[in-house]
Amino acid sequence: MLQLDNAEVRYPESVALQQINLKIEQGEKIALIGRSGSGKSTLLRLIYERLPDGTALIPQDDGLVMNLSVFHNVYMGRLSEHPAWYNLLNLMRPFAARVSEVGAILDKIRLADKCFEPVAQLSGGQRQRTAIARSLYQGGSLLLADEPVSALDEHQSRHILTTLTQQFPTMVIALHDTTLALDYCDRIIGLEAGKIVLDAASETISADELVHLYGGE
Ligand SMILES: Nc1ncnc2c1ncn2[C@@H]1O[C@H](COP(=O)(O)OP(=O)(O)OP(=O)(O)O)[C@@H](O)[C@H]1O
Repeated sequence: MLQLDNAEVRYPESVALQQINLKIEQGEKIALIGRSGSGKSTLLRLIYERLPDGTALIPQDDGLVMNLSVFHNVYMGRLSEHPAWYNLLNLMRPFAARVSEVGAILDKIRLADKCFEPVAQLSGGQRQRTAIARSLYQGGSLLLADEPVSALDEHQSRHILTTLTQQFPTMVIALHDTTLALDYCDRIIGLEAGKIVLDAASETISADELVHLYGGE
C-alpha cells in the first residue's frame, strides 16, 4: 500500500523525521507511539501525502469548521462526491436523505442529539467525536488518525476504537495510551526524536516494554 525508503522531513530549524523505512500493507492496523515531539504527526502527514486522494484523516486539531453544525461538518466527509450546486443547497437546507445518513453515523457514536448544533458550542470530546463521525461518513479502506480519542474517557475510547477498527480495514493511528494501542492495533511503531526505534507485532510486546518510549508522560 505504501513504502517509505530512508524518508526525511526537515523544517528550517530542525529535522523532524529521519531514516524512516516503513512498509504498510493492506489490512494492517498500526499504532504510532512516542513522546510529544517525537514525530508522530509529521509521519502521519508524510504518509497522507503519499496516499491517493480520498484517504480518511482525523487530524490532531480535528479540522472542523466551528460555525457550522455537526451535520455539515460530518457531511464534509463526502463533499467531493457531489457537485457544488448540490453542496450549496445542502448547506442552506439539508436534504432529508443526507440527514438520515449522517444521523445513522451520529447514532453509532452517541452524538445524534447534537446534529444541528454548531461545533463551536460542543465540548472537546463532542468535537472529537464529530471529526470521527466525518471519517466514518467518508468511509473508504484506510484511516489515518492523530490521537483521535485523546479527549474521551476510556469507555468511550474503546467504543470508538471498536467502531473505527470495524469500519476501516487498514489504519495508522497515533495513540498516547499504550494499552489501547496494544488492544486495537496489530503492529506498534515507536518513534523517538524523529526515528523509528521500534516496529513490532503487538502480540510480541507488553505494555511495560512500551513505558520507556513515554518516560512517564
Ligand atoms: N510546522 C513546524 N515547523 C517547525 N518545526 C515543526 C513543525 N511541526 C513540527 N515541528 C517539529 O517537528 C518535530 C516533530 O513534531 P510532531 O508534531 O510530528 O511530533 P508529535 O510526536 O506528533 O508530537 P505531539 O505528540 O506533541 O503531537 C518536533 O520537534 C516539532 O517541534
